Amino acid sequence: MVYYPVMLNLENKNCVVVGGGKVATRKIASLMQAKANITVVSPEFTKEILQWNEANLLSIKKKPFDTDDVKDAFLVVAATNSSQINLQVFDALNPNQLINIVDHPELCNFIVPTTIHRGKLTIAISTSGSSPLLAKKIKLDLEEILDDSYEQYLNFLDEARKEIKMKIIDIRRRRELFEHLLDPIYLEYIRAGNIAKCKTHLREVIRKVEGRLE
Ligand SMILES: C[C@@]1(CC(=O)O)c2cc3[nH]c(cc4nc(cc5[nH]c(cc(n2)[C@H]1CCC(=O)O)[C@@](C)(CC(=O)O)[C@@H]5CCC(=O)O)C(CC(=O)O)=C4CCC(=O)O)c(CCC(=O)O)c3CC(=O)O
Ligand SMILES: NC(=O)C1=CN([C@@H]2O[C@H](COP(=O)(O)OP(=O)(O)OC[C@H]3O[C@@H](n4cnc5c(N)ncnc54)[C@H](O)[C@@H]3O)[C@@H](O)[C@H]2O)C=CC1
Repeated sequence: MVYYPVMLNLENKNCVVVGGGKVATRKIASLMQAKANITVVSPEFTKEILQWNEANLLSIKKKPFDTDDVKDAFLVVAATNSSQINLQVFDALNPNQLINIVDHPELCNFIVPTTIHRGKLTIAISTSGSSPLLAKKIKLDLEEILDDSYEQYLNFLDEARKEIKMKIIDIRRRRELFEHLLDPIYLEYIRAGNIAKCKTHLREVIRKVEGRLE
């Protein structure tokens, strides 16, 4: 299977998770991070799901699955421990709905990668279903390299890029500055807790590039 990776915007989109066990809880946690509008359908729930419900972070329907539960869903995860119920969920959907069935990768039109989040930086790792544990191991290895300073680094790059787009019209000079932003000096300043130095250094470089005659 060859997959096409995308970054979905699920904010306020109706997402239904069928099943309320361990695997459902993990899939829900990532849907919550994406600010989806989540409904969980299951006769039983883990204590995390019940707590999230109490905190109004999702809604629950305490009952076995039936076809109507997924009628208006943009995205559906079938995560019960019954293969037969998971297949019933699949049968209830139309081909334009996004579906992940946790025990039938071949029927899914999307699978879930493991992810690293560092503020605006997202890294998704998939083995196309061959070894979810290898995906998890690679994630743990990469997390060591991509320390927490990347969150601030990405915020700086985001602002810096906007500033350059505003100040520099010439497309070649812009490109030159975008490339300059990858100079490791910025990450070093951030790691040293000196974000102010990043800003002054960038301003100096922008001034030089702006003032240059060509
Ligand atoms: C195809 C896919 C569909 C999907 O679920 O989207 C799928 C399918 C299956 N997983 C199974 C088992 C396990 N899955 C995990 C863990 C994760 N599984 C995840 C994703 C995916 N799993 C998709 C492909 C991912 C890829 O492309 O690599 C992660 C990355 C993301 C997430 O779940 O949020 C998350 C790691 C998150 C993290 O912690 O970083 C563990 C380990 C653990 O639980 O710690 C085990 C036990 C060890 C083992 O079996 O290998 C089984 C057999 C079930 C059985 O035996 O009955 C199937 C079904 C099958 O293979 O047929
Ligand atoms: N894709 C993945 O990442 C993984 C998938 N799996 C698969 O996921 C399945 C579920 O695993 P767990 O969450 O550990 O099981 P679990 O036993 O913790 O949870 C099962 C849940 O399904 C609910 N359920 C049962 N019948 C239902 C119905 N008719 N309607 C709605 N909900 C119903 C139960 O109330 C329970 O909340 C396993 O059978 C396994 O094949 C397991 C590990 C990882």
